[in-house]
Amino acid sequence: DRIARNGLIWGPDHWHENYPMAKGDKQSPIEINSKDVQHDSSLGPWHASYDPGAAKTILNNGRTCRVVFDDTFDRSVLRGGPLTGAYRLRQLHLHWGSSDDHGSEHVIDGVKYAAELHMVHWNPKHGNFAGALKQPDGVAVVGIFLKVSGKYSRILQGIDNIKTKGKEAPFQHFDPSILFPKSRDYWTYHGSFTTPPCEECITWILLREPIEVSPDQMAKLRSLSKNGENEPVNPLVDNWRPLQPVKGRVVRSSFK
Ligand SMILES: C[C@H](CNC(=O)c1ccc(S(N)(=O)=O)cc1)Cn1ccc2ccccc21
Ligand SMILES: [Zn+2]
Repeated sequence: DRIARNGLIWGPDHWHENYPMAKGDKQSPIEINSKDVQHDSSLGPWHASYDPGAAKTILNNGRTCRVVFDDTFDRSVLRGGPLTGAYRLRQLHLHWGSSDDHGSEHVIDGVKYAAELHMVHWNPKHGNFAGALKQPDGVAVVGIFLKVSGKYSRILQGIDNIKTKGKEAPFQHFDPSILFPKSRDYWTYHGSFTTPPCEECITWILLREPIEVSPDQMAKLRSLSKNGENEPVNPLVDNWRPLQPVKGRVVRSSFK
């Protein structure tokens, strides 16, 4: 029944049996081929104004490492770019591989990054997150690619005390905008959650410039476990969804 219950036990090819959206026409992630990208000069810059006090906890839910924010009012918001109105930051999480040569969900001109960080925001005009995920303009996710180099980033610092599934720890006074790369250049397209229920409610904003993390930060990420504390060790790696069909969608860029 575990297998039947949440579909996540089985691989992504079975998700559609419980979540029909998984076979939709606007699924994520996709490969971005620069030759097919259309520059759209009407795409302005995006702006994030985040309150460090909105950060609450960091947790391991057995499928990713997630930082949760207070989204009960317009405290940490994203606006501009392809978006209309202010979207509230709800959580951020990551997808990564078992080695540095893969791990990202989106692929850029054949390049897979070691990891991909997602900052998930929702449109308060839809009342709450549950309502927003039923709308095509309900959710906006900023995707940031991670490549391994000598640098260090704080996000992964809190990882030490959430090793196993279900572990949660305070993660406060954290401004996620420190994670943004220098350049604001982005690609944008309409897609879906990359995990069940795979709702097609996401305006994706993928930053062109990757950020750098150190090898030991990646090792820390890969030291997380899918299992609970007293269960057999099952490393939490390769939590990325395979590429989905583009189905005629056009990816636009804010840059030439
Ligand atoms: C979808 C929700 C759980 N999933 C997500 O929030 C989510 C967010 C971002 C991504 S990604 N990797 O595309 O950035 C994937 C999944 C569960 N859920 C379902 C109904 C619902 C109602 C209220 C609250 C949570 C609810
Ligand atoms: Zn994600």
